[in-house]
Amino acid sequence: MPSSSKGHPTVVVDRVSRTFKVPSLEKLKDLGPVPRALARFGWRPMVKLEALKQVSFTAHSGESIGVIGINGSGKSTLLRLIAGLDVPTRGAVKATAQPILLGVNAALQPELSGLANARLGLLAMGFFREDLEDAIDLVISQANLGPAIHRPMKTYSAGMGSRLRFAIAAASQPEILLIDEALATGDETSRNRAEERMDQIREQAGTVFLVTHSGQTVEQTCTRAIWLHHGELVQDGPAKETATMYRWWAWNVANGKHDVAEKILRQESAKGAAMAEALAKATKADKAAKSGKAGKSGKPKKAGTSGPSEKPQRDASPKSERPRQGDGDETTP
Ligand SMILES: Nc1ncnc2c1ncn2[C@@H]1O[C@H](COP(=O)(O)OP(=O)(O)OP(=O)(O)O)[C@@H](O)[C@H]1O
Repeated sequence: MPSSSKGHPTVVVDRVSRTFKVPSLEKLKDLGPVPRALARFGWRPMVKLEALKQVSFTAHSGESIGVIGINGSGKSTLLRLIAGLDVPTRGAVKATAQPILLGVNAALQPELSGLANARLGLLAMGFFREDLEDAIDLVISQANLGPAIHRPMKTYSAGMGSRLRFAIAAASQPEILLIDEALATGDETSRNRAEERMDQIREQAGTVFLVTHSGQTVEQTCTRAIWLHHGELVQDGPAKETATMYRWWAWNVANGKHDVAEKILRQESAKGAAMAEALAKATKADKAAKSGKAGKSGKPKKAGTSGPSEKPQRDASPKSERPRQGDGDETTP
């Protein structure tokens, strides 16, 4: 596991909630005869789905943060909010630089060669033409696709495609790199190369977020981990402890020990809630201190982003506290 050397705050997620309205028949039986009749003709009532509920944390330079949790727990939603591709329903996301989101579905052109896609991808990320050739050399060596770099991307395997996407995103030397499952499809050698590159970015005082289902990947490649469950932050702590607890919880679920799993979840959620409360207090105190200063100069500062109509703000001045780790009992792996 890489060692943690925390620097300045780079991303602040402040009491962020994201609610979607989705068509569903789940509550149809509670509705009257008219909606039930309409449903027979294809109409669907809308229900609220809370993808993220009051999630708060602060990321720092030099950290690689694994975001873990079961399917539908809110991991990708969180990354999209940090990238600025979506806005929170409530709360604020702030970042000191534009995060680069790397997803396995990143839009590249299947008809074009890997090399042409690398060129397009780099230009799309804002590279100037004079820097392009050096960056392309970096992509070629990072992707390590050999002659396949000249073949159309539609002929690539999933792992080859993800190697190229990772190489393109990593070439931009981003201050904040967001990776959504990109390492999952790569083979052992490409995973090692990707992990090396992530370490380099982190060491150059960047922040890396890695969404994955694999607790083991988090232990091996991250300094810190955030565990989401049904949109709630269950735990935020050192990668090894958090990922071990997640794996222990998952093992209990898989082996039908639901009472132990439930106890682990409650125990870890309580720690997560205490941490969120501490962060909220610190943020409030920070805002109060700032507005006090602004008041003296007669220019009050606007508070963080809230509501769906506003864009996430891209500045940060956070504080955070960490929870204690648990004592050993049956909820300890
Ligand atoms: N655009 C959307 N519209 C409606 N619901 C959405 C949308 N995006 C996400 N959701 C819902 O939000 C919840 C969280 O989804 P998200 O993709 O963030 O989960 P995840 O943890 O990344 O899942 P996975 O591990 O399966 O990729 C899910 O219930 C999903 O159905």
